[in-house]
Amino acid sequence: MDLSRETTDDGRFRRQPNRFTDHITPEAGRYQLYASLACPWAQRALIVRRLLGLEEVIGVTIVDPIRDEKGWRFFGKDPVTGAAYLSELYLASDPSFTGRYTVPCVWDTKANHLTTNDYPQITLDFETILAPFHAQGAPDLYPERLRAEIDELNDRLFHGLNNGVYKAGFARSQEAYDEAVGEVFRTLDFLEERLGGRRFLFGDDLTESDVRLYTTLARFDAVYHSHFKCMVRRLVDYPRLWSYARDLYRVPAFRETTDFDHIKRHYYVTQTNINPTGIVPWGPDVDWEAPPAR
Ligand SMILES: N[C@@H](CCC(=O)N[C@@H](CS)C(=O)NCC(=O)O)C(=O)O
Repeated sequence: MDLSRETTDDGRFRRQPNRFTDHITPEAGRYQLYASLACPWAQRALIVRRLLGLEEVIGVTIVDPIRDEKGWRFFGKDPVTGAAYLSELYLASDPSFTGRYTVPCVWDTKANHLTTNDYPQITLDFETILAPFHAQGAPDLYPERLRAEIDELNDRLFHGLNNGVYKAGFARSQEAYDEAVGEVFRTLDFLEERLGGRRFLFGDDLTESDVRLYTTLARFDAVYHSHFKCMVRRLVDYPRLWSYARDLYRVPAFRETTDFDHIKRHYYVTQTNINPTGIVPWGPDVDWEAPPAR
């Protein structure tokens, strides 16, 4: 995995900008979401699609968790575009694109090009632009009265934790690693405190922030703890966060999009810059089915 263009001179990981940043339009059946079950950014979109009952509105293609030198590939051919690799969609949309071909991304089946790979915006668009198609009784994950606070918390989650684990794992200097890993555990400590006396990050109602936190927590002990060297504490060492993660795991939208086999094989086999042997470790032996503490 070549991250040289995303590594600063002092060894810090700086994520590439998103190439496609258009918004979807409120049309059922027009768009196809491309996602990996291994990827935390993509799982967010899968969770939100399912929570909002958008399965008939937005189609999904899941990629093979093992990427090769040509990037993400499909299981056989993508039924929507006939492509074998995700790169074909990127290059059809922008032949001069030279960055990493990333999931999640959304393909416009009418215009035959990628609309967006802007991962933080994809879920917000599902929540707002696709509101006319939400299932009856679907949660309001991005309520207007809380948007400023949700955005603020999401920013902290991103820098400290969601991307923080990547900054630790992809660091190429001790200093860059120290800075990132410190922030990861300060953020987890802050979240453990915040969950005192509340079920979700904003109280009784599930929001976009919970989706964003969950996908990092689900990967924490299996991957980030060892592979990304975030080993000061495990998720299971945080009583509230661990109970909260299991509480979310009981919801089908979360559980059915959480695939520990895809997660482990993707990170340990594909990221040979960190794990050159490609060996997938056993464990951890933790019980995600255990009832949450109440
Ligand atoms: N689009 C973002 C975030 C999404 C992202 O990093 N997705 C990863 C999987 S978790 C990916 O698709 N990586 C492809 C690659 O590195 O070639 C980015 O460009 O960094």
